[in-house]
Amino acid sequence: MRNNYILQTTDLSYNYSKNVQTLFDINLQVEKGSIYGFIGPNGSGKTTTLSLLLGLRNLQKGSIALFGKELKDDRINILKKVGTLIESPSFYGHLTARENLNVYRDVYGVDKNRVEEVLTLVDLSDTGRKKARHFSLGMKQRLAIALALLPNPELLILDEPTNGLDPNGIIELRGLIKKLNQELGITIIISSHILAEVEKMVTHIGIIFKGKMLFQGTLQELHGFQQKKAKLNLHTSDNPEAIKILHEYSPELSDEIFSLSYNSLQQIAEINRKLMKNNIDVYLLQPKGNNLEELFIDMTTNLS
Ligand SMILES: Nc1ncnc2c1ncn2[C@@H]1O[C@H](COP(=O)(O)OP(=O)(O)OP(=O)(O)O)[C@@H](O)[C@H]1O
Repeated sequence: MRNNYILQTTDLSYNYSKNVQTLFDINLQVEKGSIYGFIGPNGSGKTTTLSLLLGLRNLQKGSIALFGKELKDDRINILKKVGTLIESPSFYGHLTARENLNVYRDVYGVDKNRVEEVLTLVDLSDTGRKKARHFSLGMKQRLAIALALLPNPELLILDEPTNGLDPNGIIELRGLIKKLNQELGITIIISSHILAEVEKMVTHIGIIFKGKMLFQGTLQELHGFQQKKAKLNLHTSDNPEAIKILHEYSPELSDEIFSLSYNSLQQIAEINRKLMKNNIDVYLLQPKGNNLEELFIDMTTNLS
């Protein structure tokens, strides 16, 4: 295993029943120090994968290495270094944030100072007597993260932590995740079915669809990939002639407009120049919005 992967799976497959396979040869590679967005629509296999990583489900096929060691060889010690928030957060509604953390203090064998430290980290140190059941969803998520942080983990695995949060809650969570990563060096895996919610906080992305990985790489690589697939819509005074002139861009005609692929802004300018040189008036020259969401739809519709 390469040393810079804090987590690596090899050909991880899983099925809940004989006839239906849920995961197909998942090869996750999570670099130490990264924030890894694990993205896929509902039912694509994110929670199943994360449960396997945490030893909550039995390994059927493939292998999982964490911190350079096979999970099956030293599960208990390995998982001591992993903080998790998977499915609904587990804390006591009738207790305050501090009281909740104190309950877990003994379990993890950490001292009182650590409770104060994590309360400050997640910005819940001023919640006083307020009971957890009266917290907003964002505060509840932060309390759950505080619990996960108590034993000082090197890796934090968060399953859909943005679910149900309002835009402010998402911004707060994003700030917290970046802080934990940048200031404390914690590697973070965060799953989501909404690309736009994690795009601004991650360094790496893995896209899973119907149990198969469609893409894995840095955010930059993904954007490069998007660029390659970027489309430009055009409408001109003479579309058939324009299509001939621009044949090298593989234009496709649909109704009034035609579209073609491009991969740099310079190419847009060049296309415009070519048309002008041939006395063709350009009525519309519109790069199609190309965010992760569209790439994702693109990738998934091609496979469904
Ligand atoms: N306990 C289970 N028994 C049988 N099938 C299951 C079980 N849990 C999940 N599945 C199925 O496995 C597939 C993957 O589910 P999984 O929960 O891993 O996806 P997900 O990407 O986390 O989606 P979601 O965001 O909806 O939780 C789905 O088809 C789901 O119906």
